[in-house]
Amino acid sequence: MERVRDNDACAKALADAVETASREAIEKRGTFAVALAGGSLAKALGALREETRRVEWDKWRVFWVDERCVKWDDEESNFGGAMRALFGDVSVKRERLYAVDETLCERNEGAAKPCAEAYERDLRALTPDVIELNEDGLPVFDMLLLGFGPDGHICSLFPNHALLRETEGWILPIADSPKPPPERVTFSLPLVNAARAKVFVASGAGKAEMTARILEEAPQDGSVPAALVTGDVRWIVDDAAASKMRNS
Ligand SMILES: O=C(O)[C@H](O)[C@@H](O)[C@H](O)[C@H](O)COP(=O)(O)O
Repeated sequence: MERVRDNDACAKALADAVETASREAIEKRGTFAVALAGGSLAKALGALREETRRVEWDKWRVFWVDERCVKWDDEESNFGGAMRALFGDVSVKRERLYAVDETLCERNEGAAKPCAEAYERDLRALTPDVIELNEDGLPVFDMLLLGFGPDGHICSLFPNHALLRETEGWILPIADSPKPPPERVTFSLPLVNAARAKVFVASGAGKAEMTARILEEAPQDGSVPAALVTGDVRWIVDDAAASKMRNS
């Protein structure tokens, strides 16, 4: 766990971690395949502007670990948030930013299923040439940048939800998200865990209780989806978010 002072320092540490991972992935495989959460994580991405000259943006492929089924210019769009925070101003080719198909999202109701199918098709088209498959046949992203909710959800995988047990699809529709809007698409838990590295950012007092629960108790019963992430999992935690940990 990397402990930093505050939200700005979290964003800086995130930018450093992403720049390093991007350089290494491009050296080894010629591409950096990254997938992003929404919410506060998207805002922290803005710090990557400082790295602009060092990053080979044209080698990036960007997906979203979850997306709300809304138009891109909607306040709720995770793609829109990341465009405003970063991608509107750096030179990733637009066709390499894999937003959900907004034409399927004129209305939120009924959009999740066709959106998830189309988004999974986009991802399948890149495998295995651009994004490798692991021995279980799952795409291996170089890095996922994850947030988590105060309830412990990651992506749009919510506590005790049946989707947590889904082992077939890569991109799953959810029509009953407890956090609005109800219809969204999300990476499955196996797809999350297949990624080479996962970075969690925990910033602010609102995340303190859940940060301690995930890192110190790590319940495996599905009540805290963030505790089910395995493999190379890195944490960037600021003082406020660490304040309820026993050893903080
Ligand atoms: O669409 C979403 O709801 C987000 O993508 C979600 O996965 C986010 O990462 C968490 O909800 C945490 O959000 P905050 O950091 O804003 O609390």
